[in-house]
Amino acid sequence: MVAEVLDGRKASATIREELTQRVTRLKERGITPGIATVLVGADPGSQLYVGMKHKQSHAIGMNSIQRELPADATQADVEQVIDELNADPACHGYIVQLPLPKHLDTDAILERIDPDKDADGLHPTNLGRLVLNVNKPISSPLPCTPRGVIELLVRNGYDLDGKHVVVVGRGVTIGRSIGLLLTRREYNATVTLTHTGTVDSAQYLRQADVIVASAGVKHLIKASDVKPGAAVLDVGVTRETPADGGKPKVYGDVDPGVADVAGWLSPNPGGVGPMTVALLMTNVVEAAERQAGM
Ligand SMILES: Nc1nc(=O)c2c([nH]1)NC[C@@H]1CN(c3ccc(C(=O)N[C@@H](CCC(=O)O)C(=O)O)cc3)C=[N+]21
Repeated sequence: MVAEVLDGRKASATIREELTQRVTRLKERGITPGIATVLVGADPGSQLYVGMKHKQSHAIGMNSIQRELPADATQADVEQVIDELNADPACHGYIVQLPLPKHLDTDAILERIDPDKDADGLHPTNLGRLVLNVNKPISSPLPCTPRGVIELLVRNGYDLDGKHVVVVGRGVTIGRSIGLLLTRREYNATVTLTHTGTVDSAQYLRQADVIVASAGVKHLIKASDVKPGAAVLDVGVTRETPADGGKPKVYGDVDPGVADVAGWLSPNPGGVGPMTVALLMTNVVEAAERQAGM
């Protein structure tokens, strides 16, 4: 079997077209949705990601605000920027690029974000709403990488109803939160979460209809772990600079051999990454729509 490609570049381009129309409707009401990013320090990977977010936001007609602080910024410096963005009517949603330098209290900074402007959907209030509201539609931001994974499947015609999804990794950005979305009635999947404490992970993986590989370990998932025909979403990113000092290369959590066994496979790069950026912009457009009473 050769897996069908879950093309995140293509699906995210469709989402951007849809967002462009929603931005146009907001502009007709005098509102230009604005996204902001807060970057502390000068990590090249983070700079690349933040740059993509601004470029794509401009391409769909949004405004963007770029706040940069030096690596030795204090807690008070960062909190002041948060307070400014919370008060700025031109900013409808924003993210603090993670990870932050170690001397900063990340949780305190993230909790200070106005939940209505939380473009990542990871504020404790928004995660709490996701936990509590199983049957009601949710009118607050949802976690963007989990949403990106689900949109990538759904937009390729994959029906999650009744499927067994095995999520690998308990990180906050995806592993811990994606099950909250997948087990809502609208998707109706059954979820197993495996992590570094799981005994014999392979026994769970081999039962999976869908594998969400979000451990951040290069080529962790092998062909022998995958049930023939399963859908495999490669979320983890490991960035390695070659020994000869060349351009850094990106590796996913999924071994290339999985393509011979899986029924669907998201490449990495070119899969979930572009979806994350598209859903981040979706969260900001939706925040602006809510503020406009739309
Ligand atoms: N508060 C916060 N929110 C985030 O959403 C967030 C973050 N912090 N910190 C870092 C991670 C990582 N992340 C990615 C976004 C896009 C791609 C992406 O589009 N990647 C391209 C390739 C780009 C490359 O060359 O690496 C692709 O997969 O095709 C990847 C990774 C968002 N993150």
